Amino acid sequence: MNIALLGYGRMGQTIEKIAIKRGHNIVLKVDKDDKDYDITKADVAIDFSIPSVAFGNISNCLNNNVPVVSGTTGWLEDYDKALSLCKEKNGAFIYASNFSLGVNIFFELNKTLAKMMSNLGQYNVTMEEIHHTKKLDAPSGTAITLAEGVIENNVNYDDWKLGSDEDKTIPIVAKRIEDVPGTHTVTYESEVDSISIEHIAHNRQGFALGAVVAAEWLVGRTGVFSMNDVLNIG
Ligand SMILES: NC(=O)C1=CN([C@@H]2O[C@H](COP(=O)(O)OP(=O)(O)OC[C@H]3O[C@@H](n4cnc5c(N)ncnc54)[C@H](O)[C@@H]3O)[C@@H](O)[C@H]2O)C=CC1
Ligand SMILES: O=C(O)C1=N[C@H](C(=O)O)C[C@H](O)C1
Repeated sequence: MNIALLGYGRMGQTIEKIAIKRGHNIVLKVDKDDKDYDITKADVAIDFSIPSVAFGNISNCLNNNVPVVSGTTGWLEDYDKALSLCKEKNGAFIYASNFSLGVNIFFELNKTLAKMMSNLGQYNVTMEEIHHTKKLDAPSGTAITLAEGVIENNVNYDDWKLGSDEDKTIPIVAKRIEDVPGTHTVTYESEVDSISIEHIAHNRQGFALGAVVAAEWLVGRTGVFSMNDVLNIG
């Protein structure tokens, strides 16, 4: 497959290595100063850029009939517009806040635990995410997906907020510590005990492999998909 990388930072470079190992060609590497490029050279584009440009990158792919995988977080105010454009152009699009297999299993565990806790009002949920100091957005996209998983499955919550202590609102704490690839913890606390589930990424390999697998899966399909479709879980 001929792959375009939109964003050639930490993730773009990790994806490049894995894609080449899996027999793909990187035909385009686009970073912040690249303006006039021909996206149609690619069979599929993988966008790991920055929040302020992600929607523009995704639209450019969809407008040019190039399937697009996006892992960029922090741009979701435009997600519905991306869905509409994908439908209008009969294109192919996957966004995931986290492409790793481990986190996608963790998302399912989180939903199951949220359901079990729904009738147990004595437990309060909190979430913590820890990332490297270069991260631009907070809370992480993964923490937002985890919070949405609780809200969908637990009647005690209908919103999330950074650091909040409000009724029916999941408080999310975001910590920034040098070089941490990504740690997410969901904790239920009562007066008598605590239950936590946690995912710790040791490096970026899992995210990158998941994004390449998603790109391989997406080519030849049309529609808007999630990692549950790719991994056949959930
Ligand atoms: N969904 C997932 O599994 C994962 C998502 N991420 C997200 O992916 C994004 C990228 O993460 P990193 O690679 O660590 O960041 P990074 O900062 O290392 O790389 C982003 C790159 O995008 C470039 N860029 C700026 N403007 C651009 C433009 N107009 N077009 C293309 N590239 C442009 C920057 O110059 C930079 O090189 C972040 O939003 C992060 O939260 C990160 C890891 C996993
Ligand atoms: O910025 C990162 O590094 C990461 N971002 C994603 C997120 O916001 O959830 C995924 C992963 O945790 C790494």
